[in-house]
Amino acid sequence: MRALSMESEPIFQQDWAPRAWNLLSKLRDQSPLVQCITNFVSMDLMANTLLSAGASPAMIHSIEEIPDFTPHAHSICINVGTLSPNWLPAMKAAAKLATKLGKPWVLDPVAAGASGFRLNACLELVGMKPNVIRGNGSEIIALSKASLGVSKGVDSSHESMDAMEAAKSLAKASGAIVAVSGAVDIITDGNRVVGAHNGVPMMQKITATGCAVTALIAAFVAVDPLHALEATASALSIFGIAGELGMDMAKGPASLRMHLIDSLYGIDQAVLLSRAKITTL
Ligand SMILES: Nc1ncnc2c1ncn2[C@@H]1O[C@H](COP(=O)(O)OP(=O)(O)O)[C@@H](O)[C@H]1O
Ligand SMILES: Cc1ncsc1CCOP(=O)(O)O
Ligand SMILES: [Mg+2]
Repeated sequence: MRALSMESEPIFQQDWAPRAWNLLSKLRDQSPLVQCITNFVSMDLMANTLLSAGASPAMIHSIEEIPDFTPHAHSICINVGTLSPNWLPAMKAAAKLATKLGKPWVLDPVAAGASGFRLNACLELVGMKPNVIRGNGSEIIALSKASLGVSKGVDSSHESMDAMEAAKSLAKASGAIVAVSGAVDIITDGNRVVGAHNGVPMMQKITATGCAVTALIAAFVAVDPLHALEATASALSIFGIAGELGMDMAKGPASLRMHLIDSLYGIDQAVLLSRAKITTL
């Protein structure tokens, strides 16, 4: 068995970058419509990230519009960042309809461990079968343990690697692909674990980069819904590459934000193939 896995691993690793390029090309060709029910802080960066990648964002969150609009979306991104009781029914309605229609949807459990209301809302949404859950280390640990955390709020007090076991157990329990962002982004279905090693630390100094990459994951899953783990790893690696390219031109967080968006728009095959770092962990 060991000989088999040692033989197959390099082939698996070599496949990642071309696969990520193939998915980005598909995304640019198909321009999937991504419905985003997201927090006020993230709306601008999220929409611009989706547009620069080639997708079509729509920040449509009113419960009255879900029956008409959600069936047209190719995927849905649900983010609880600025949660209040009157938003939760729309999130649940969109999640329920997406699941019924077989449309992929992705959950961002922002600050899941910050309050009982937020944690319970996230747990209810997890029970509604998201295809992917993407959070930072502290969020995935809180969700996996279903307990409030010693939390800084929306920022993580944990490294992504600290959340490895939590991510695996959440993936097994929920049936979702679970992604933990950080210096190394971890992506797991509960058995396979993949690491995306792109990105720069300064990305943490721009608000809503986590929210934006979750929406990017939704766009990638829209073009390859049957391979959500591969789509998620590709999105995280490509967003990280955009951060790396952007950092070469940036003077600080504000200019990185601008250059990251420009770089995501301009990523070509040669750059992606030479920079993507996705490995089995
Ligand atoms: N130390 C780091 N080095 C490189 N990239 C990072 C680092 N920390 C976060 N990132 C990247 O920044 C983006 C946002 O991640 P993160 O800050 O963990 O999310 P959140 O904003 O939800 O807390 C992700 O694309 C992630 O890969
Ligand atoms: C600052 C803040 N407060 C509520 S939501 C939000 C944005 C969080 O964005 P991210 O999770 O990407 O850091
Ligand atoms: Mg976040």
